[in-house]
Formats: sequence, C-alpha cells, structure tokens
Amino acid sequence: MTLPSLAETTALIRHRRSIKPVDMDPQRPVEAALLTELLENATWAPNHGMTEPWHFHIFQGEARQTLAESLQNLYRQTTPAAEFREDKLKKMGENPLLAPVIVACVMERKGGNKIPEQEELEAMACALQNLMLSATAAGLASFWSSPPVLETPEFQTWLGLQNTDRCVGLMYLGWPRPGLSWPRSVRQPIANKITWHESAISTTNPNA
Ligand SMILES: Cc1cc2nc3c(=O)[nH]c(=O)nc-3n(C[C@H](O)[C@H](O)[C@H](O)COP(=O)(O)O)c2cc1C
Repeated sequence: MTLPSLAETTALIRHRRSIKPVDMDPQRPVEAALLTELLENATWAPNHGMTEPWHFHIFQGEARQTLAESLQNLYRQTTPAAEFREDKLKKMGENPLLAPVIVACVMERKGGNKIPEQEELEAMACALQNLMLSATAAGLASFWSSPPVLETPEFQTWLGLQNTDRCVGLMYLGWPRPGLSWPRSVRQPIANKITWHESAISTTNPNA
C-alpha cells in the first residue's frame, strides 16, 4: 500500500472548506457506494475504549423534504420568542433541499461509567473530520451544521434517539455546483499557537 505523502496530506487538509448547501448541485446524486466508503472512513477515527459511538442517519431523495419540514416545525416549537429568527426558519426549510445528501451524525453513548461523554463527543469530532477530508478527496463539498434545535428533546424523539445520545451535527454533502470558485480561508500563524518546552523548568508552583 502506498500512503499519500505528507505534502499530499497537507494539501488535502488545507483544501477542505465548509461549502454551504447553496453551493452544491442538488441534481447530482452521491452514489451509495461512495457515501458508504466515506462513512466507513469516518469510523476509523480514534475512540477511547473502542466504543465506536457513532451512528449515521442518511437523508436523501424525498426524505430531505421531511427533514426540512421537521426542522422548521421543531424550530418553531422550541425556540424562545426572543431568539426566534425568520431567516433561520427559512434556511432550515431550504438547506436540506439544496444538498443531495444530509447525514445526521449521532453520538450513541456506549462508554457507560468508564468513558466520559466528553471523550465520545471528541471521537465524533474526529470521525466527522475523517468524513469531511474523505469527501474533499473525492471532490465533494461538505458542510457541518449544528443548529441548537439538534440538542432539543423534541428533535431526539423525532429521530428516535435515546436521551443519552447527542446529534452533533447535520453533515451536508454534495458535488460543488458548476462554476463554483472554491472558497479561501486563513489561519493564524502557527507560531502564535505553540509553546515549546525544552529547558528545565521548576517542578514546584512558583506562586506557592
Ligand atoms: C462543531 C462544529 C459545528 C459547526 N456548526 C456550524 C454551523 O452551525 N453553521 C455554520 O455556518 N458553520 C458551522 N461550522 C463550520 C465552521 O463555521 C467552519 O468550519 C469555519 O468557519 C472554518 O471554515 P472552514 O471549515 O472552511 O475551514 C461548524 C464547525 C464545527 C467544527
């Protein structure tokens, strides 16, 4: 097996962008075999205790309309009046119809008393990054959306989740619409984010 070089891996990681559903081609399907491969790659994420806490609910075809209507109904039902926004409601109805596939990514709690929930959520984030990088490598656009409605008991009931499960996001996947210019992004210089520890330092608390 030939592994991608570091330069190729770097290029893939830096090429991945959040591409909104409006920039996807809703007419062009994502083949089931490809989608399955991407989701299988997601499951190769690190996970403490090998609990493999993921479950993926795939919405495509007419199921997207059901998802859109349900998101809108749940948003109306669960959003406090002071936070309610017409533009958000509209997007919830539109977005699922703009992408050919939406994957509701669920953390199914498996760790019991041994593995903290936080660690199973962290494993989910690793899985979603695997999914987005694999999608990017295949030429697909991806977008991780996490509207607060996903955290409501009403949404959990609608999707048939246990109350210990958490839907960490809706992953929109699709082919980029023809003519899309791939968005650019920036990151802060890495030097701002690193502290090197090399010389001997005191092992006692200097403030003690
Ligand atoms: C946990 C998580 C949740 C996110 N939820 C949303 C979201 O609800 N809406 C949104 O516009 N972007 C969301 N994003 C995408 C970020 O906005 C995006 O990653 C960021 O702007 C950097 O852009 P890039 O992905 O192109 O590098 C989410 C990302 C993560 C990791």
